[in-house]
Formats: sequence, structure tokens, C-alpha cells
Amino acid sequence: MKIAICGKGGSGKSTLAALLAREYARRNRPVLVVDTDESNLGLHRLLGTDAPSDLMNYFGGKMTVGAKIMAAMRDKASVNLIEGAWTLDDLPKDYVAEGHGVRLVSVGKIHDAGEGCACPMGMLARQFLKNLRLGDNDVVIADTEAGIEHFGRGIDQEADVILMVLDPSFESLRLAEKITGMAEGIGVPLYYVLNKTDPTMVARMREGVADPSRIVCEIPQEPGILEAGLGGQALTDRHQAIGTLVEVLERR
Ligand SMILES: Nc1ncnc2c1ncn2[C@@H]1O[C@H](COP(=O)(O)OP(=O)(O)OP(=O)(O)O)[C@@H](O)[C@H]1O
Repeated sequence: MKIAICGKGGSGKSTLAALLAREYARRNRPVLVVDTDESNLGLHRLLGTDAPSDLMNYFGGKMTVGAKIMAAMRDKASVNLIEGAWTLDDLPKDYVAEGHGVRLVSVGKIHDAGEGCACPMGMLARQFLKNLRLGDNDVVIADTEAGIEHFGRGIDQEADVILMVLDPSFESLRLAEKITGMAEGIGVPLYYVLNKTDPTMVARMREGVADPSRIVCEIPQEPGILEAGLGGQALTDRHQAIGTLVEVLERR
């Protein structure tokens, strides 16, 4: 199963990706987290792994990939960055970080001011997800960048299911309307995960959200999660809400 995680900035996408990956690993499922957010620097810490090298470098680097895209656009041709299908065991080992039963690949980061746009990362992320061939037990979790650009890049189209993280904010509720329409447009099932909640907030979010029937999980505001985020530490604790979420995803 390929799961894309989206939501507004700071809503808890990386936190959910890490908690979910850990939970699947505890259940002995092969798990790959794909970091498609070119700005996020801390996902590996939440997973307790080293930072992987940018997968972009395996394909010759951002300049090379960018030039291929430009040439293809000029020739009105399609861009094929990856030949054939990859399984989780085909991943180039030097570009995979591993820890606690979870593998992590990072498509690429913006490293320097003025280095150009992130379009090559978007193209590679989509093709990488598309070309992954999964076994029945395999789980791929793609952490996306904040907002909706990844929908424009076609990344969500490669997912079997999209989880949108909503924190208690007006912006999350409004973004849910937009994302719900986009997910319907590409025909990928979308579920909402309410995060950083307390009982009062949950009630208000249920009233304000675009389609409450899509809510499948509520993760409370937890000091342990906040502390791990501040200290750059791995999220090791088990959370009942995440166990429930996995079961909902399995029953789909
Ligand atoms: N349930 C929670 N309880 C307490 N703190 C939380 C919870 N979920 C997330 N946080 C905290 O909220 C902050 C943002 O979380 P996170 O980095 O996962 O968000 P994000 O959506 O991935 O952010 P970005 O848009 O920058 O990639 C972090 O400090 C994290 O520790």
C-alpha cells in the first residue's frame, strides 16, 4: 500500500509519517518512508535513522535531472528518469537509511540559496513512487511538503490512499475543502487525521471540517511528541490512535 501524507505547514505530517512507520514496523511489515519534502530537515531524526543521501544524486544530481526535463519539454517528449520497476529490495543501498525496522529515502533537499526551483525533485518523487512495485505486505509512506503543490506535481496520484493531517486551525479546515476536491478529482481515497486535539477541539473540528465522515483518527496534543520534536529525538512510544488508524487502513 502506498500512503501519501499531506496537510498544512506544521500540522504534523512528519510526526504522523514517523508514528505510522513505527507502528507498521512493529507489526513486521516492510516499511519505506519516502521524504518528498525538499525543505524538511528532521524526518530522519523522528525515525531514529541517519540522514540518507539525496536520491537525486543517484540520478546524476539536480542539474542533470533538470537538464533532462528541459530537453524533454523542448522535444515535447516524456521524461523517463527511472527505467523499469523497483521493489523495496532493489533500492540503491547507499541512498537508504535504516533504523528500527524502517527504511527512509529522501528524494532531495534544497541545500543552497539560489540553487533553483524544486521541479526536478517533484518529477523524481512522482516517478519513484510510480515505479515502486510492492509486495502484498509492503507499506510506503510518502511525506509531502506543506500545502497543495504536490497535487500539481502528480505525487498523490501515485498513492493508494491519502491521509490529510488537520491541526486545530481555520487554515486546516479550509485546506481540507481544497484537498478533498483535488483527491476526488484524481480518484484517490482521502481520510482526515485530526492532530494536536483535545475533546473540545475535536468537537469543533468535526463541526467545521468539509466531510466529517472522512475522519479516521484523532491524535491528542501530547507533551512527549512535542518534546521529541524539539529535541530531534526518535518517536518511540506506541500510540493507541495510530494502532487504530492502521486497522482502519487495513480494512479498507
Ligand atoms: N500530537 C502532537 N502533540 C504535540 N505536538 C505535536 C503533535 N503533532 C505534532 N506536534 C509538533 O508540532 C510540530 C510540527 O510537527 P511536524 O514537523 O510533524 O509537522 P509538519 O506538518 O511535518 O511540518 P512541515 O510543514 O514544516 O513539514 C512539531 O514541533 C511536532 O513535535
